[in-house]
Amino acid sequence: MNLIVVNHYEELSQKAAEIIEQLIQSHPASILGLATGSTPIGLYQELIKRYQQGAISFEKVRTINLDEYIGLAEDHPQSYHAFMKKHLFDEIAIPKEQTHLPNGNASFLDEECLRYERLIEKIGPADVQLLGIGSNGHIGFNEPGSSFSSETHVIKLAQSTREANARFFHSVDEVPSHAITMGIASILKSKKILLLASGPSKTAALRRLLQQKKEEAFPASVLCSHPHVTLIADREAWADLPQPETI
Ligand SMILES: N[C@@H]1[C@@H](O)[C@H](O)[C@@H](COP(=O)(O)O)O[C@@H]1O
Repeated sequence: MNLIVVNHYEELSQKAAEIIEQLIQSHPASILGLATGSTPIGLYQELIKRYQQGAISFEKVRTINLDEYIGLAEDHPQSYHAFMKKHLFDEIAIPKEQTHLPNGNASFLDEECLRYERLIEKIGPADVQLLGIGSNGHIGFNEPGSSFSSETHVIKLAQSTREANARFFHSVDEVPSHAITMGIASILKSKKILLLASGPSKTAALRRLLQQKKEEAFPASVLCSHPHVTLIADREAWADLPQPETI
């Protein structure tokens, strides 16, 4: 794992944007695996700036998101469809048919999972998959206990995840109980993985990640078996962990 520790969130966002910018410049038809949550918002703002400055074009880029809540309409302000529109897609010129998220409102969720997995196979693998990390080690919405061989599936959200995400809703009761998420095996198919961690609430998860003990009880631990993972963490997240050069 390639480790980059930066001073603050702005620097994390810029560093991540540089990586994506270089990718798109060298390969305009890149496949980007995108993520939601607070962490990538700064990166998306940086990408929008670079797009506005003419440094990158999304005309040929295709995107495939990690996950979506079950039971929220696409235009519900907290759906991940709405998140992506607000934080990226509405601000750049990218054809809608080149952006993909699971449909959390599908009538037949098992079929939707299969459709999405086939889509990943068809247009993927992602050149780079962005990931945040849940404080319990979840990636996408693969909660602790998710099988390392899982493909896109329906998951019951951990209570701690619903509580962590309740800040976006009026109350924790409004946070959906289930989601559709790319599975861990689906995520691992990506050519490269860019994992972002910001703020003190991520330190414990990073500490456990760095133990490099692969266990389904801590989903992010699977990343130590992927050959091209870059972790960018800010000082607040890194806290008292050993200096990167000693790892
Ligand atoms: N499904 C998302 C994850 O993809 C994200 O990584 C995680 C952490 O979010 P944040 O970046 O807000 O800490 O939250 C959600 O549960």
